[in-house]
Amino acid sequence: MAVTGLVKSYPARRARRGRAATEAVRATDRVDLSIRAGEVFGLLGPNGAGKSTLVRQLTGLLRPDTGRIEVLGHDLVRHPDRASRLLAYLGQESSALDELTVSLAIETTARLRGRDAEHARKETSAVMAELGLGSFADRALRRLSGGERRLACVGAALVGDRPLLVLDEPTTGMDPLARRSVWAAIDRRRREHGTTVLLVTHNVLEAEAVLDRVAVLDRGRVIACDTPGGLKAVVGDDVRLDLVWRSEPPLNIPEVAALREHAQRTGRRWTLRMPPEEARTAVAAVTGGAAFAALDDFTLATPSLEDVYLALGGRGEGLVRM
Ligand SMILES: Nc1ncnc2c1ncn2[C@@H]1O[C@H](COP(=O)(O)OP(=O)(O)OP(=O)(O)O)[C@@H](O)[C@H]1O
Repeated sequence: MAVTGLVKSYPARRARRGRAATEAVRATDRVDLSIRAGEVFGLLGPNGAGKSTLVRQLTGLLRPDTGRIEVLGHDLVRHPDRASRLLAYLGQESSALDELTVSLAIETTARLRGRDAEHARKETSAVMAELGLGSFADRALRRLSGGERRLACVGAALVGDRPLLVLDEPTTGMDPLARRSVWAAIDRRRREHGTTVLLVTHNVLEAEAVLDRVAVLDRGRVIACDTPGGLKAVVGDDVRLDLVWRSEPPLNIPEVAALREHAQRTGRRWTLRMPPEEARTAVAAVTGGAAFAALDDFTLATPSLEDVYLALGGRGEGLVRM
């Protein structure tokens, strides 16, 4: 899949009937992306960066001002109607199938994607088992909790064997168990079916395990694009040390007082970023002596995609490596 020079602007609006005026925004600003077949590709970026606007153009739901979108040899700007045959899209909004039961919603989706009745039924029960949806099978989507409904919508996105899955925040509102089943299902589609997946997510830490490459979007522009490993090189070798104190940190201990200077403090938690050698000394200091009694928990971690994401903070020019 290739995107070239994609631009989409939302026009300015004058204030009207209690609605505030909005300025014109260039939500996608000359975006170029090339996603390989069979790749799980992540789109990261802060709120309002343009991620949803970008994927809605890729799915034929929103017409770009200019630019090209090519999916499996099809020009989706010229033929947006072809998108529904090539890809399954899970948007942020709730589904149009809200009145149906979970099993009927998934089965209907499979039928709409061309499965015969028997195949659709089989595929529905397989996906429901895979995602742990069995106990909700006969409940209407609109009577489920937010996380449960989201999981059912993921189920619907997975049937019909579309070669491209476009998933916008698939795990929103889900508990850890449900999230895990979604990541596993995505990984399985890639491994067993060679499915290409475009994933928008804020759940950077969890998604990292399934992502082959990542683009970071900021104010409509791609400011970085690389493998998770390549992006992590941006933050260097620094490791992250998290210290959680039971109550007040023992500042009378000189080593603790020294760490306080560099710590980012959130409630009882101190977060420090430092070279591995310094981190080892710091861990020895807080776990060896009197400080240990005051410590509730600690973790030492190598850089994650989340660290990259935070470190980029809009200063990522020149990091794009396709
Ligand atoms: N229908 C619309 N009309 C006008 N402006 C819009 C519209 N939809 C989005 N925008 C603006 O376009 C920009 C990009 O929005 P978009 O929803 O694509 O961001 P996002 O990266 O998906 O954010 P989030 O992480 O919060 O979902 C934002 O500045 C947003 O305010």
